[in-house]
Amino acid sequence: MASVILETKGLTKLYGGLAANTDVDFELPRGRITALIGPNGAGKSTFVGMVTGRIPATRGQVIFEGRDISALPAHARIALGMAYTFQITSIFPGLDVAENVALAARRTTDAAHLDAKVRDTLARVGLNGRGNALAGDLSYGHQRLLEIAMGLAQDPRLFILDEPTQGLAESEVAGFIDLVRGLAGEATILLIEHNMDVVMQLADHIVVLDQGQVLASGAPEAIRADRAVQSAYLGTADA
Ligand SMILES: Nc1ncnc2c1ncn2[C@@H]1O[C@H](COP(=O)(O)OP(=O)(O)OP(=O)(O)O)[C@@H](O)[C@H]1O
Repeated sequence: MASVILETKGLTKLYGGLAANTDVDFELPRGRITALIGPNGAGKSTFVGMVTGRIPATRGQVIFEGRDISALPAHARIALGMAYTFQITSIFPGLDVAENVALAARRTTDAAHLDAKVRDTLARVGLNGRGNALAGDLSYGHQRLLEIAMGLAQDPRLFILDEPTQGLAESEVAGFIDLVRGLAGEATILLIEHNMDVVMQLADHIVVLDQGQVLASGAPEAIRADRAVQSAYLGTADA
């Protein structure tokens, strides 16, 4: 199997005169945890939107598992094994927790195995026993875990987490770090994250975006030591 699961070539998004991403060449190593970092407005969400097919690229290519998927709509990319959670929770608040996971699991699991799949998935994220609760009644932190469960239920090969710790209490962040570590190896993870403690604890590889372009990429120690990264990002109050 190729060691790169996802690649972009010249990926560009122009909003009128504003370049949100310019010629982004990116490679995501398979089976690892890669963090995509950068200051506010650097273009991280736009990049992930183009990778997942939610935002049409102005130009450039997205290659997943060796296949050019640039022209595929978002649902077709999900069917190929991409799952993602957003900055804003996307659960169905009026359904119960188990129903939320079952909706996501239906893509990959037949009816006979659905209940077991839902139970297993909820247990993995620590929501066992909460299946009958209304999703909208869960605490914010638990809603984020439910979102992760919905992604996992799709058995993704690539799991993209956009700001997963935003709004979590510190104690919940520690649990999240354990959870993501447990997923590594099973799925390739692309983590968009502002919390540098989380990035440094989890990432095998870091890509830094700045003003819509790749500023640096490499191992966490190299990124931490990179002067351009320090001035663009790590030295700011954001980090
Ligand atoms: N729909 C849009 N229309 C116009 N400009 C946009 C749109 N979406 C994003 N932008 C602009 O593109 C640039 C990149 O935004 P993006 O949200 O991708 O950055 P980000 O790195 O994800 O930021 P943050 O860390 O704050 O989430 C910003 O200047 C933003 O204002």
